[in-house]
Amino acid sequence: MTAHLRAEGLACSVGQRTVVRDVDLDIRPGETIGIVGPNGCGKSTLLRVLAGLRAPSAGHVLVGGVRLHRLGARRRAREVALVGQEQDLPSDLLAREVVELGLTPYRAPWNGTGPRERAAVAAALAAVELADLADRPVDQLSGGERRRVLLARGLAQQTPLLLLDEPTNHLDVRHQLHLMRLVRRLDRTVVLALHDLTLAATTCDRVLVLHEGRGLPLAPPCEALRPGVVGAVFGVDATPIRHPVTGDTHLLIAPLTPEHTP
Ligand SMILES: Nc1ncnc2c1ncn2[C@@H]1O[C@H](COP(=O)(O)OP(=O)(O)OP(=O)(O)O)[C@@H](O)[C@H]1O
Repeated sequence: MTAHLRAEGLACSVGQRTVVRDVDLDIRPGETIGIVGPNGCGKSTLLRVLAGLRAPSAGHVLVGGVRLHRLGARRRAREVALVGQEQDLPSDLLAREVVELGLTPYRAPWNGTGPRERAAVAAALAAVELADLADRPVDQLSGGERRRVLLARGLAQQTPLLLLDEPTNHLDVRHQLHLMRLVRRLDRTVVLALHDLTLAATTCDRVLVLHEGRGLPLAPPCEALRPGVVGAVFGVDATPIRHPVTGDTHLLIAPLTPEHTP
């Protein structure tokens, strides 16, 4: 259940302003791709365009060879799920009812919930370690728990392409690692916007860096996040360090010059 995602000459605008342009993507089925860049560089806007929720101002998006923006809403929702950064949850719903909303694209109107649907919801909640809170109203959940309910809804949508906007926001360190491991194991193509460069480096197959309104070429983390690029894009010093146990490359971040030291 994975998708080949392509974007050619993609430009994304907010109102009349082009936020990001020249984005070319050729993402293989099953790849995990990170999008990084400073605040306001257009990560969320780009994800909304890749989800088909916002039209590109130039170029197009192909999912499995099909132009995404030409699909109807229901068909599109079977191809791609987006878990956005901040989403208000209806306060009178239980956690499992929110996750059930992920099944909407597959349901006939007014259809009830059968055993298959219930199993899919339970599996999605279990995947984010929330099985115990399935019957809790969402307004009685913590920020991190609500975030995981939304992730479970995205998983339940069972799309070949899954887009996650800052999925580790609000999550404690263990749940951050759990989520990233889960993402790696999914048999799906995943694109996620991340602020944590080490998570991007250790989890993603390739990384797209947004810089000065443009997408740099998609590249493996060690190349996309090399110190010169991180310095130019974020204005910080990044030193790659090999973790003594896992062997993963972490990025040690420091101010670029001593006078920037807080
Ligand atoms: N509704 C809006 N109206 C006007 N401008 C907007 C709107 N939403 C976003 N923008 C602007 O579009 C640009 C891109 O925003 P976007 O949210 O895509 O950035 P981002 O890279 O996801 O940021 P962050 O890292 O802070 O989440 C920013 O300059 C932002 O101020």
